[in-house]
Amino acid sequence: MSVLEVDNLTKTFGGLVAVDDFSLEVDEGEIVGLIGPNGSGKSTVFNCIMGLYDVTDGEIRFNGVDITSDSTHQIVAKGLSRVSQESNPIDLYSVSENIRLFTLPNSIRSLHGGASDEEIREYAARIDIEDKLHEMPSELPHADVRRLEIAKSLATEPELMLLDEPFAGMNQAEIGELAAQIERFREDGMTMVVVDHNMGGLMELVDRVVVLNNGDFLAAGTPAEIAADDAVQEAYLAGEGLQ
Ligand SMILES: Nc1ncnc2c1ncn2[C@@H]1O[C@H](COP(=O)(O)OP(=O)(O)OP(=O)(O)O)[C@@H](O)[C@H]1O
Repeated sequence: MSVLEVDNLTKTFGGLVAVDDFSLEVDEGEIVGLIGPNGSGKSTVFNCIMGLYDVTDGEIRFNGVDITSDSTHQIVAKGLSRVSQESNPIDLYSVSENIRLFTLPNSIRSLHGGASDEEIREYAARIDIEDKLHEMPSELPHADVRRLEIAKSLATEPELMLLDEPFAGMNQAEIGELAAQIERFREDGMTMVVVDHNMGGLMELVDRVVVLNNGDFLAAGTPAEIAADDAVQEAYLAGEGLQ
């Protein structure tokens, strides 16, 4: 069954059509890659799904329920979460406190000041930063700051996670580690959509790839099919190239 259905999504900014009649279905337990040259509309699709942008046209359903007009808070409460391409930890708070903040929207927990220390440790352990809980974000190397962003997202207990450029700025070893951690989330029952420009890391990880170009659906297939697709190669050659 489809966990996420994006039907004929259109998003305009004034005269600019950022996403043009785009559809996407994601099945339970899948890891889908959403790729496309710079400015093709990938982050806009994520922002529409998360209720951060008003949708111009189309419908978005999560587990069969229309969430198109829901607020971000309602969408997160239903089990969707996004790891943004920018890291924005609160520098005055420790890693642990940053994660705890994301457990607060849950009304039962908020009465008790968020998740317990043990629960925070478990979220951090899922992304291997449990030994960094007492550090400040500014003391962390880049890869751990990105892992903290993922831990914050895990703390909302998502069923479906949207990851926007998780591999950006990471070296090959860090990309391999993160891909293995993301694979573990799937084993724990999570469904994911991943946007990234690092084709090596992404193509190894995903089951299926959907390609956007100028806000339009261009192609879909297995990583091998997409790597060999002439239209995809052409779209990328106009930009940064498909590596
Ligand atoms: N808030 C906004 N206001 C106006 N235009 C926007 C806004 N957000 C995105 N756009 C425009 O929509 C188009 C798609 O942008 P988007 O960021 O979704 O692309 P992307 O595929 O995620 O790009 P990248 O890979 O560079 O992150 C671009 O032309 C961008 O300038």
